[in-house]
Amino acid sequence: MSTAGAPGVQARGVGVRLDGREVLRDVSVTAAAGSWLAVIGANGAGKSTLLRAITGLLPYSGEVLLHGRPADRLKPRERARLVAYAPQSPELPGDTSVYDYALLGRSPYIRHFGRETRHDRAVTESVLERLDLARFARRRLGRLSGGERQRVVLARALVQQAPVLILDEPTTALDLGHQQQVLELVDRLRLADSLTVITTLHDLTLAAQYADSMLLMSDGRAAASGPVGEVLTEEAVAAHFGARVRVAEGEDGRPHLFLLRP
Ligand SMILES: Nc1ncnc2c1ncn2[C@@H]1O[C@H](COP(=O)(O)OP(=O)(O)OP(=O)(O)O)[C@@H](O)[C@H]1O
Repeated sequence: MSTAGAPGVQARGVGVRLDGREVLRDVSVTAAAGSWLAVIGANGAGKSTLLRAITGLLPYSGEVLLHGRPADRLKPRERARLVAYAPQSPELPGDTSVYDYALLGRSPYIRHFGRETRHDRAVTESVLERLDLARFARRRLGRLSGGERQRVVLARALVQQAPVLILDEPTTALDLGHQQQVLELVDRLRLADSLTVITTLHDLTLAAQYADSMLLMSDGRAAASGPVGEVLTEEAVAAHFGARVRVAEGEDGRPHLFLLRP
């Protein structure tokens, strides 16, 4: 699938109503193919809802294009080959093994009533290895810690090998080492395969370290979007998170946030 020059994901005027409530209003954003977009915002701002709309899991008004194709007109298999999504806290089948759950990511490539191929198994094993999960391969999901479960959800999404990768808070339950491991792996895959990555991350410094661009959501709307340094300002954090911070440039040239006690 050629991605050169094309936007990976485009949302234009996206709106979502849930239970009669307007949860998203007129949100427009573009993530260039091969780039990393961080969606940030306070609790309840609409980040997860936007991710679910982009993934095609929610009915929306407006337009979402995945590699130029309208997301709501894709057949499920087509969509699954184009976009992989790791939700924030999915319901997991407790009796399924780590390996079998991760292998589900290969479903869009396995023919109906067909079996997985050697390649499907090799991809699955490689992802489990890289996420430090190989030793848990036979363990049931119900017998994992929170952070291990979170890595398994990410594994399933990576096993899907879709060019658009959407991750809702992929690091919340992870210790520092695993946070770094997961984000570095995602970044390596992004660079190697030109993946378009969209994440929500509450740790704004972490988000700033990895993202090329940011979308700041507030009350269901896009409050700001653009290069990380332009969106992540002390004023914006005060206005939209109610937090006092100092934003300083780190050694990597990216903004680092320090919480200031009132
Ligand atoms: N089914 C629903 N019906 C009505 N309102 C909903 C429904 N699901 C979510 N909402 C509301 O939509 C708003 C946006 O929710 P969303 O989960 O997208 O926020 P978020 O920015 O991801 O928040 P968080 O940082 O807490 O995960 C919230 O106010 C939430 O209460």
